[in-house]
Amino acid sequence: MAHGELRGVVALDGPSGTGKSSVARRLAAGLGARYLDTGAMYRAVTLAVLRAGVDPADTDRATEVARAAGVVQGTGPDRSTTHLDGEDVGAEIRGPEVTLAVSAVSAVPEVRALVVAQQQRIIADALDEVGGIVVEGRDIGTVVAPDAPLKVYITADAEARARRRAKQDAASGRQVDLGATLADVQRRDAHDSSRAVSPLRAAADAVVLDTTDLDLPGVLAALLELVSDRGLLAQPSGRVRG
Ligand SMILES: Nc1ncnc2c1ncn2[C@@H]1O[C@H](COP(=O)(O)OP(=O)(O)O)[C@@H](O)[C@H]1O
Ligand SMILES: Nc1ccn([C@H]2C[C@H](O)[C@@H](COP(=O)(O)OP(=O)(O)O)O2)c(=O)n1
Repeated sequence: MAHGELRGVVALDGPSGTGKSSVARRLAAGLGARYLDTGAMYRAVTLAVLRAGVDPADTDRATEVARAAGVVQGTGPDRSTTHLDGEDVGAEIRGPEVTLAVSAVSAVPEVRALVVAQQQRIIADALDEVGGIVVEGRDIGTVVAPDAPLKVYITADAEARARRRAKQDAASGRQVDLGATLADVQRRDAHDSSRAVSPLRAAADAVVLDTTDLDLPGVLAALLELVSDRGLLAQPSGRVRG
């Protein structure tokens, strides 16, 4: 694909199963940029909370665990890694226990403050090092990177998203029940959209992209056009990229 290097931050927000991770990763890889999966960081903190035997509803203790947790999120688009206290937890954070608890943990304001600060440091480092980063999550355009020169809010019907997620879980060898997957998608949509702090919503200046009837290459093409139209592509600099 690609035709230049990304300059600046592309913020991709939206609910579960809209294709954020898939397209963010491909976009970053094609444009010589870094990629940040912010949901993975909330999932890693959630795993730490569960491992500590702390009830996610106990916000003080959950915050203590979050403060002590050594979460390291890699930003390589080809292999985005998540470590918790030195252990690779990339697979475990996608499991049902974490998925069930992550909305509650990520609704705790003090937890969000810690994680957002870390995300902003990662973004600043990426801009220094390679000049561009694609960041995906729920509050990137509204809170984490409000000055991003391109914000896209990706949507799709809940049924389409549940079908995609079920297919993905089946491919990873997990037991799949489409009804349960749809219920989980709807439960997290409701929880993430209604929380008091940084609820899931489109930034006022975001472009809304409905992917219900688009395949992945179609979504990617739409994003590339937006990046190009915003003037965020530079000619390859030839500098060494980390
Ligand atoms: N437009 C699309 N068409 C078909 N499948 C898609 C589309 N977008 C995403 N998928 C698939 O849906 C699943 C969830 O996508 P993912 O990128 O993880 O979504 P998100 O990060 O928004 O939760 C993946 O298996 C992905 O390949
Ligand atoms: N920037 C973000 C990213 C994720 N979250 C929360 C809300 C989500 O339900 C969980 C998990 O996010 P993740 O992107 O991994 O979830 P899905 O891949 O869409 O299932 O984290 C958040 O509150 N803010």
